[in-house]
Amino acid sequence: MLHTPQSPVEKEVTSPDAAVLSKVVKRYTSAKGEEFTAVNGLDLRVGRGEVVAFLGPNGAGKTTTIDMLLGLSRPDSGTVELFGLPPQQAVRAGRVAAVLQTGGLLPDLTVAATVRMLGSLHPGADIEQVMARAGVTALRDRRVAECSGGEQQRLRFALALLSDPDFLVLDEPTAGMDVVARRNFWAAVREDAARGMTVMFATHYMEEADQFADRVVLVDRGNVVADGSASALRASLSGRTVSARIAPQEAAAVAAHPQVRSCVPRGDRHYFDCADSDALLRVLLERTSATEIEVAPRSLEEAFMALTTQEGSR
Ligand SMILES: Nc1ncnc2c1ncn2[C@@H]1O[C@H](COP(=O)(O)OP(=O)(O)OP(=O)(O)O)[C@@H](O)[C@H]1O
Repeated sequence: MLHTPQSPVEKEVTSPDAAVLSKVVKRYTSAKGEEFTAVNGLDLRVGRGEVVAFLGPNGAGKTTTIDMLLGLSRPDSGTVELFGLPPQQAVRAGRVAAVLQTGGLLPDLTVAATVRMLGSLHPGADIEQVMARAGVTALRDRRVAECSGGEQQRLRFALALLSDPDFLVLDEPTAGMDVVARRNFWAAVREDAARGMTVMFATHYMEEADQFADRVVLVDRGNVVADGSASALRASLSGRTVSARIAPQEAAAVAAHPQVRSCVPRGDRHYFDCADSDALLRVLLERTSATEIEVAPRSLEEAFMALTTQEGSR
């Protein structure tokens, strides 16, 4: 048999990356026949062993990208590779597993029975070890229907570990969990990441990205708008937020000032993101009737808001 240099096995061995997405485009057609571009030429490389947060507002294209990464849908153009293989092949080989937002659990089974049942599809899987890694051992005799949302997500995490994957993809795994459940969930994931597993998770929460990821990839309108460590991202977006109680017409005039990068109304205040807070303070004091003015270092949340603030609707 001819041995071609581009055979999948050889590529897999030499590929240094867990995932490579190149110029990926995905369009949807609405019921009215209108085309909408959900992912718009996205380029992304995820190295082995990285823990990457895929962060973006609603509708940014996170789930669409993850579906393509898992081989659940195909890009209209561009390419997706996992360990140098087409996604479906990598998934079939058990290299990749996912924790998705919903589905996949039978309410009347116990936690242990669920893991055993799906474990039977993975010869050699260590059921007890998988339950311990996902932190569900204490829940073993509880029916799925009686588990909280956070406990069900940990069970999904256990199921994802059955194939002993090299790459774990999580789509908003902690949506709806309280702070404690979220912390416990991430402690379990981080333990696996420490063993060298590559992890990519989609989230809306900047704080979650900051705490649990080595790298934050910020997406908006189907494209990457920032990429780096949370601290590098914060530094590159350094600046201050000036907030005040101010009339909307005056806020709009201030927002047009060249120093202002964005202006977001929240509650009864307007938040101006700016490079030079002193200049902005002068404008507010001298040219408006703003009151209760505050200056604060910009949080990551605000950096995120500033980068993804939608200018006009799509
Ligand atoms: N099957 C579909 N048909 C038409 N449009 C779709 C379809 N799936 C997603 N979209 C649209 O594509 C865009 C991207 O959706 P996607 O679910 O990937 O975003 P997301 O970043 O995961 O958002 P969220 O954080 O709300 O889950 C959205 O505007 C969405 O309405």
